[in-house]
Amino acid sequence: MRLTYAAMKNATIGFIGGGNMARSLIGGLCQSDLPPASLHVSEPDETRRQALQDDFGISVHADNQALVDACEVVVLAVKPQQLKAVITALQSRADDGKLYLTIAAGIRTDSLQQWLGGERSIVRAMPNTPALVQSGATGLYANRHVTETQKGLAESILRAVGLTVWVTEEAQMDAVTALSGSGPAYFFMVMEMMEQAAVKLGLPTETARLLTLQTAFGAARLALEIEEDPAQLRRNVTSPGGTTEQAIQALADHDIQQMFEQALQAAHDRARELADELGQ
Ligand SMILES: NC(=O)C1=CN([C@@H]2O[C@H](COP(=O)(O)OP(=O)(O)OC[C@H]3O[C@@H](n4cnc5c(N)ncnc54)[C@H](O)[C@@H]3O)[C@@H](O)[C@H]2O)C=CC1
Ligand SMILES: O=C(O)[C@@H]1CCC=N1
Repeated sequence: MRLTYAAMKNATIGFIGGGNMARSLIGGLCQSDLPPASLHVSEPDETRRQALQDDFGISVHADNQALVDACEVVVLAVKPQQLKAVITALQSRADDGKLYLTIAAGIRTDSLQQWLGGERSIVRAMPNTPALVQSGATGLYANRHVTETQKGLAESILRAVGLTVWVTEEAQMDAVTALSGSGPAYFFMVMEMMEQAAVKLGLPTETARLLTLQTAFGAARLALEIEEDPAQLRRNVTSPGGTTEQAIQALADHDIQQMFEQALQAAHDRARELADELGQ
């Protein structure tokens, strides 16, 4: 299914919306050697538009239609609340062969198809912000009009900024959103809390931050590279009668498992709500 890198290099890829997520993806694509000339962005905020041009040397547009006319792949990177107005203002023929790649949380492919009019090739992607450092994790879903070649192209774009995983049912994208789309925020929050707790224990802030970040990085790398699962890796740290055991017990006393279940459920439900509210 995967296209060669050369095929991606030949495609013109345009982002509608040049905010945080688009910047992450554009940054990753530029680092992966994609020629800046093949990348476009349309962004109404002049300062942001200029910064994208200065930082990456890509083509910038104030007008979404100019971008759509210029690109084979149109990445929809505006807020979910803005998507309907943006799409319904576009003029594009149903047989133009373009691939629409949406990263908007919660908006379903059938809503997009209705707004675009006619049968369209739509891939729904849920990336995350570590894409900026090419360590993203993206869930992908393709509607039935997407060809194998287009699937390969969408996957190649997102793979330039990290790992990609396809799901076969669109409903699973809400779980992907709750897990890896929003997930970096959960880990950052844990980092903030660990740093603050260590400062209370007497460490200088800089020392606490450095040790926190390297510990998070090391734990993730160990879990990715070693065959043992995270539960076993946790047990490996936890000496009987030692320090970790006390910390783990304190977390369990506050039912941290249930807290995470509730957190992911809330994010999942919000993705569904967004689809119902905004998909009309
Ligand atoms: N931030 C995140 O971690 C993730 C965000 N997403 C999705 O990515 C999308 C973008 O999110 P962010 O980058 O965080 O938002 P953002 O607010 O940083 O970026 C949105 C950009 O769209 C621009 N914009 C507004 N109206 C426009 C229009 N009519 N035409 C063209 N551009 C317009 C805004 O000026 C802004 O620069 C959202 O749909 C969100 O659900 C997906 C995965 C992760
Ligand atoms: O919070 C949000 O709605 C977006 C989607 C996943 C991450 N950020």
